[in-house]
Amino acid sequence: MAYLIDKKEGILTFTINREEKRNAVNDEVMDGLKEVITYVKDHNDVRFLVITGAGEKSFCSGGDLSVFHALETEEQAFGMLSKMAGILYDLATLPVPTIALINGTAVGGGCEIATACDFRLVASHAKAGFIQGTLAITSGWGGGTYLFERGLRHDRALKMLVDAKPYDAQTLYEIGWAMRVYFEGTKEEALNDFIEHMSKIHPSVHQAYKEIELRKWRESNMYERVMEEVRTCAKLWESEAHHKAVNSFLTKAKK
Ligand SMILES: CC[C@H](C(=O)O)C(=O)SCCNC(=O)CCNC(=O)[C@H](O)C(C)(C)COP(=O)(O)OP(=O)(O)OC[C@H]1O[C@@H](n2cnc3c(N)ncnc32)[C@H](O)[C@@H]1OP(=O)(O)O
Repeated sequence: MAYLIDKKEGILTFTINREEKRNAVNDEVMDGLKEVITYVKDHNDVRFLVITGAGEKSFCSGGDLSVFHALETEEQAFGMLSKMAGILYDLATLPVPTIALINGTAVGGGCEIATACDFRLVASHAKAGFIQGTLAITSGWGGGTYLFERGLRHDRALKMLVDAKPYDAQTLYEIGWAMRVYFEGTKEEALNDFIEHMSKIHPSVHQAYKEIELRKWRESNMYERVMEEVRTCAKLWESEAHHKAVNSFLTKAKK
């Protein structure tokens, strides 16, 4: 299975389970995210939704280039990008706290998934970065829009996007992208420590506080802004520079 779903004591955990591809996102992973988001919407006993990656090396390496490199045109790219952007918008607007438990490298779309979550807990060895720029495209699943929205200082958000390189855990914490860096113990221990106090608060309080932000998003056409980001990425996707960069990665991988 390309993903695992586990539920324990009100904590629903979605694990991207494709270590051989550094937990890259393919259609099966997208469908799994839709499934877990629907479960949260249909059940009122979920306190937290956690997104993480299998293994210790990678949280998520973004879209599966070996699959999505076949998308040639703007229209073909828009189809995939808008599907995942819609899923991440549903994730970002869930009424329960969402936690990206970053067990390893989070790059490209993996960084976008993490940014769409309310909280980011980062392992001290992990790195994260919007590396889409190295492929001559922008973020295309809404991650750039969420980054500017999530309260990072503008200069830090813009530099993280335009640097298009992985930042180490300490830097991620200093710029305000990582809520917490964990050094010892397991990621599960880090998670339990992080949610210990929040777990004692009635879920209706969490929902009410999240609604304050979601109300602002609805009033400021957040979804439309996300889709503008998708359209921009789809346009750049068609460029020769993008296809050349992807082929270069895939050729290197085959050596
Ligand atoms: C809008 C989002 C956008 C989109 O796709 O739509 C994106 O996400 S664009 C960004 C896409 N992602 C990348 O460009 C990241 C590519 N991967 C890497 O840079 C590295 O793999 C890294 C840093 C994640 C991990 O490096 P490490 O040295 O630990 O591993 P390898 O590079 O040797 O990779 C191991 C194995 O996994 C395959 N792999 C890794 N990432 C991907 C990926 N995104 N898609 C497909 N396959 C991936 C890699 O090819 C190796 O396979 P192997 O068969 O063992 O050679």
